[in-house]
Amino acid sequence: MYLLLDIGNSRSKGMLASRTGQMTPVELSAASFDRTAIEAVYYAAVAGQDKVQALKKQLQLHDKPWRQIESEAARFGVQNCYSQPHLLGVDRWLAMLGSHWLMPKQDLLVVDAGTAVTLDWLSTDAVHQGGWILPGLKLQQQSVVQKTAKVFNADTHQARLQPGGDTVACLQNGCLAAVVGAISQAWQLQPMQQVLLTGGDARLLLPYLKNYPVQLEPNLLFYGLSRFIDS
Ligand SMILES: Nc1ncnc2c1ncn2[C@@H]1O[C@H](COP(=O)(O)OP(=O)(O)O)[C@@H](O)[C@H]1O
Ligand SMILES: CC(C)(COP(=O)(O)O)[C@@H](O)C(=O)NCCC(=O)O
Ligand SMILES: [K+]
Repeated sequence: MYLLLDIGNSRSKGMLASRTGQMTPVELSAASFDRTAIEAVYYAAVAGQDKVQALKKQLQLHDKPWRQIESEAARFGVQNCYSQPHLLGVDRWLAMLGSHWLMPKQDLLVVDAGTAVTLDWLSTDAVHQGGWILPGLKLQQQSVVQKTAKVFNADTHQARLQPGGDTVACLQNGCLAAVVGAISQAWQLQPMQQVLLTGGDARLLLPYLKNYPVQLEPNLLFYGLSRFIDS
């Protein structure tokens, strides 16, 4: 059994993966799984090393091999278009490696709606065509609230793609429109056969993307990460 870790800017997620490729989500605490069954930990971190160290301590897996996955120029037939490949966020890289594993013969628009929203175009021959980074839904709302005197938000999310009638609705609807609008703009610029949607806000965005061939893939990053097991 292997432990896969996605250490993001908002939260860390864990998955247990068997040699046969079976995956089970796991809570990240030392008590939530059988530590003796873990052969190795494969992890990807866009967050700082402090978060990685804290997690290492928390999981009490010091005696196991920890393998950090980083962005590369090419891997498993997928090509990174950055001139400095290691600077591409490893979550974006893994989402592309996962997408390519899932749909190897299609061109894809990979959308990761996390703390930041990222969009990446991947051609049929698995060449990264570049992408976009924009603030995620929560981050957009927080930055408006923080940098203005009179805009406030509510704890509940009721965003809709329509004009708002009060401050909270204007803020939430506006930020939803910005993210949905970016995906729509990406599609207009370069349509692809499939849009693969992942990240913490993926489910929330899905109803607004009915005009596109969208597939929700919450585990895209883990599909990418699991390709490294024993490789
Ligand atoms: N339990 C949660 N904790 C934090 N963010 C959440 C949670 N559930 C949904 N979200 C949403 O998910 C987004 C973060 O997505 P996620 O993929 O977890 O980010 P990251 O990979 O950057 O850590 C936030 O914008 C937030 O709106
Ligand atoms: C853009 C990101 C912050 C997204 O991370 P996330 O919101 O999923 O935590 C991350 O992919 C990152 O730190 N990228 C490095 C810069 C780049 O991709 O060019
Ligand atoms: K993201």
